[in-house]
Parts: sequence; C-alpha cells; structure tokens
Amino acid sequence: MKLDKNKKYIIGVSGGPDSMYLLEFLKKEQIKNVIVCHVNYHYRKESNYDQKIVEDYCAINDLKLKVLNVDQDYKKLNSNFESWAREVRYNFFLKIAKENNFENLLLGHNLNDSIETFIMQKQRNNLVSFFGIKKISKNKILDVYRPLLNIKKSEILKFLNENKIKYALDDTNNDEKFKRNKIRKSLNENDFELIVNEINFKNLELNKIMNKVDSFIKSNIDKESLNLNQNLQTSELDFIQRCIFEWLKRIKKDFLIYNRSNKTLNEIAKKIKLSNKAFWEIQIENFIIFKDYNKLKIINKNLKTKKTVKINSEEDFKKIFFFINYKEIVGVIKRDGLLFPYVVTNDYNYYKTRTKVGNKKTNRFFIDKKINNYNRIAKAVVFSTKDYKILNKIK
Ligand SMILES: Nc1ncnc2c1ncn2[C@@H]1O[C@H](COP(=O)(O)OP(=O)(O)OP(=O)(O)O)[C@@H](O)[C@H]1O
Repeated sequence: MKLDKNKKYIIGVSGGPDSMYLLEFLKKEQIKNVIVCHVNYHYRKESNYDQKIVEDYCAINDLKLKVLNVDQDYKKLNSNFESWAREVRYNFFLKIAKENNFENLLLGHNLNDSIETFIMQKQRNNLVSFFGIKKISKNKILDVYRPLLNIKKSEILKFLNENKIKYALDDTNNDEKFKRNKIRKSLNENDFELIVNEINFKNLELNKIMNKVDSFIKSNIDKESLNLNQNLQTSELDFIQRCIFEWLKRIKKDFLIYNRSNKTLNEIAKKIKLSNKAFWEIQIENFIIFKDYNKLKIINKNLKTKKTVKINSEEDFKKIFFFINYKEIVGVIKRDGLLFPYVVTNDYNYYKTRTKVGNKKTNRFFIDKKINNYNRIAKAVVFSTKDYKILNKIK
C-alpha cells in the first residue's frame, strides 16, 4: 500500500513487533508528519517496559509521542478486556487527532492477523461485511490504514531481529487472545497464498451479494418498514439476513444486532421464508420486530404495553398522552360532544370481543378489513360505555 507522504498520520504503537515494524516501514517510506500514540493499560507487569521501548524509539528517531496512562482497577472491569481496551485506544487516537487536526490513523495489523480473523469468521459463521481485515476503514473522523496487511509475521520478526530493533512480547491469554492463539498454532504460513485467494474470492462474491441487497433495500424500504415481497421469501437465508440487517442499519436500529450472534437475524429470516402467517413477532431488547401482512416493522416495546383508561372529563385527557394517537382520540371525543364517560384502550384482546365497529364485532371488522398489526397493537381506540361502539376511524 502506497501512503501519501503529504498527509499527517496518527500511529498506534503498542511496542509489539507489528507496530515497531510499522515505524520502520514509515521511515523507509519517508512518512514524516506523524504523531505516535501509545496506550499503557498497566494491565501486564511488563507494561512500563513496553512504554519505554516506544519512548526510546521515538527519542532516537525524533518522533512526536503521546502516551495515555490508563488508571483502571481490572478486577472491576465487567466487559471483555480486549473490546474495552480497543475502545479506550480509539478514543485516545480520536482525541489526539482532533487536537492536532489529523485525519488518518495507521495500525500494525499483518497478514497473519487477517488470516486468523478470516478463520474466526468462518468458525463463528456470523454475517460479515468483509472477510479478513480491511486495508482501509473508517472510525468516526479517522481514515484508518493498515499498510502491513500483506506482510507475514515471520518477515516482521526476521527484520526486527536482524536489525536489532527492540519490541515487546505480549503473552496475555484472555478469551479473545486464547481463540486467536489456538488458530495461530494451527496455521502454516506456507498455506497463506491459498487462503488469501479464498479470502479474495469470498470478498468478490460478497460484493455481488451486497449490490443485490442494496438494490432490494432501495426499492423496498418504505418509511421505517420493509416490504416482504415474493422475491425475498424465495431468496437464500443468507440474502434475507443481509437484507434485514441492512434495513435495520438504514433505520438506525442495527445496534440491536451488534454484539449478538446472528441467531436473531437467522430466526427472523427463517420466519420470513417459512411462515405464511399474516403476523408474527420477535422481541429484541426493548423493541419488537414484527410481520404485518406484507411488511416487516419495528416498534418500541413500550408502545405495546396494554393500557385501558376511563375518561370522565376533559381533565382526564392528560391520562392518555402516552398513546401515540392521543391527539386523534381527543379530537374524536370533542367531536362526539364530550358525552363522558369514554374508555380509551390499546388492549386489543380486551376490546376486540366487547366492542363494535358500526354493526360488526370489532374482531370481525379487523379481519375483514385486514387492519394491520401496527394499528392493532400500537394505536388506541375510544368507545363510549353506552353502546361500546368504537368512535375513531380504524384503517
Ligand atoms: N497499547 C496500544 N497503544 C497504541 N496502539 C496500539 C496498542 N495496542 C494495539 N495498538 C495498535 O493496534 C494494532 C492492532 O493491535 P491488536 O492486534 O492488539 O488489536 P486488535 O484489537 O486485534 O485490533 P483493532 O484495534 O484494530 O480492533 C497494533 O498493531 C497497533 O497499531
């Protein structure tokens, strides 16, 4: 990868072989406008030694260095160390970048890292947006470059040893590292060419699928919901899962899927493919994803909380503010002449058999008119206890 010499770069340097090699690589490429950033987590007993390696290198080579000393009681850390550490690191890089008006970050991932990631992706069988590690990606304002992705670990170590460049050895073995180490031991660098071909092929295939997903989503997203047409139902599960994920991304609900395995996506995709029911629903955290005839929708779980309120006077209008259609209900009551008392409810199971729409049982009316699930579960109806006839228009 050719880096632009005129750009300014933040360089993440842990003191490990990859990032020390990265510094040498940049020297050779004559990339000079840099700020080296090191995070000392004080997680391992050698942490201060790692910092010293980076400090010494920067002093000898006249490089600007910023160090973040992390003060954390690790017994009290309740998230996974690696992902927590990554977040701390990126926040620090972002802070230094903003302070100095830098927009680019360089990291020391190598070919072995990418191949290990690929093997982990295959084992986990999650939906991925790219196989292996990306050469260029984006993190908030930062363009992130990984210029060593074509270089094998053995070449890095050989170069550092031959040139007597000091580097830190990381022997931590937490959960994430443990999995990686296991894979690392099973890998042979002689097989890398074949694996790289497989990664490239899979990324090309993925690209084609993502183009199809993109055009499906573009023509089938309707406000917040997704049209479930025949094409989707007869597609492969993988394609359906990707469409759902892309839909959630576009309506900014993809956070519901992050940190989860793709079990949820798989469950939704299977239902889309196999169930001919007009309605079904799946709860994810505080949201409900549900099929509504030929649409997939999402609502906040709170909207489904069943409430029934008796309205005895205008004073009581404040008791129904939480219904999404409360304005409509107030309007209906006023137009009816304020003939209290009224009942306002979104408890479909309660009112469907007790009330009427015109002369029909509400239950029958909903089925005949194919009233969608969203209106049934999220919106409230209002009726008078005199005749139990629903007063608002249900569409
Ligand atoms: N303590 C640190 N201080 C500064 N930079 C670091 C530190 N640890 C890692 N880095 C940077 O991140 C790169 C990747 O490190 P490592 O493989 O340990 O992290 P990862 O969690 O797998 O990667 P990523 O941070 O991209 O998710 C290193 O080559 C280095 O550039």
